[in-house]
Amino acid sequence: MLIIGIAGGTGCGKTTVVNQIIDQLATEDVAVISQDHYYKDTSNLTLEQRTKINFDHPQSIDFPLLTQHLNDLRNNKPIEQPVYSFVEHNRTGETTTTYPTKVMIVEGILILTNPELRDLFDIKIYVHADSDERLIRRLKRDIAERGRDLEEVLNRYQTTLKPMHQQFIEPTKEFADMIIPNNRYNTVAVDIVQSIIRERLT
Ligand SMILES: Nc1ncnc2c1ncn2[C@@H]1O[C@H](COP(=O)(O)OP(=O)(O)O)[C@@H](O)[C@H]1O
Ligand SMILES: O=c1ccn([C@@H]2O[C@H](COP(=O)(O)O)[C@@H](O)[C@H]2O)c(=O)[nH]1
Repeated sequence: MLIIGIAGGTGCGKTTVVNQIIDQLATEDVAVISQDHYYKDTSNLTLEQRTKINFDHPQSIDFPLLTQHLNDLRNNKPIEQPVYSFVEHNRTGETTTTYPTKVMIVEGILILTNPELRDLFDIKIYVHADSDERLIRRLKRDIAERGRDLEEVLNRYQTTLKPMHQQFIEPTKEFADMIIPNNRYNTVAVDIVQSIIRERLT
C-alpha cells in the first residue's frame, strides 16, 4: 500500500486537491481518510463546552486510533472510520467501513505533527496558501457549510487558528517531500501526484 499524507493550514485547499487527484483517476484503488473524522470523542461535554475546544491543537486528535487504523489497513484489515459532525463538534456515533486499497491518502491540518503517524507516510505533501487567502476561504466555507457566522469565524481565527497554525502546522512544512503552492488552482502539481499514483496502480 502506498500511503500519501497531505497537510497544510485550514483553507489551504487540501480537500480540494485530494478531490482533484481522485476524481480524475476514477478508480476504486485509491481511498481517502480525513483527520477531521479523528477528533477525540467528547460526548461527556455539553455542546457549549465543546464549542470552546481548541480544535487546532494536536491534543484534540485521537492519533492512536488514526495510527492503528492505518496500520490495520496496511495489514489488509478493513476499519470503521468514525463519522464527525462539525455542527455538533463531535462524533455522530456512526462509522464508515473503509477497505484496504492500493493507495491511501490521509489529509488533515495536523497529520505531520505526530511522529508515529508521520512515519507511516511514504510521501508527505504540504499544501501552501497565504494566510489571508486561507482566512477568506475558511470564512466563506464555514458560513456556507458548517453553520458558523462571521463573528465566530473571525474570533476563532484570531484567538486560536492563527497562533496554532504558527506554532504547530506551519513548522511541519519541513517534513514535506513536496510543497504545493495553492493560492491559485495548481493543475500541474495535481498531475504530478496523479502520475505517482498511476505508476503504483499499474
Ligand atoms: N486554489 C483555490 N483557489 C480558490 N479557492 C479554493 C482553492 N482551493 C480551495 N478553494 C476553496 O477554498 C475552500 C476551502 O478549501 P478546502 O479544500 O476545503 O480546504 P482545506 O481542506 O485545506 O481546509 C473551499 O470552498 C474551496 O472550494
Ligand atoms: O468540531 C470542529 C472540529 C474542527 N473544526 C475546525 O476544522 C478545521 C480543520 O478542518 P479543515 O477542513 O482542514 O479546515 C480546524 O481549523 C478546526 O478549527 C471546527 O471548526 N469544529
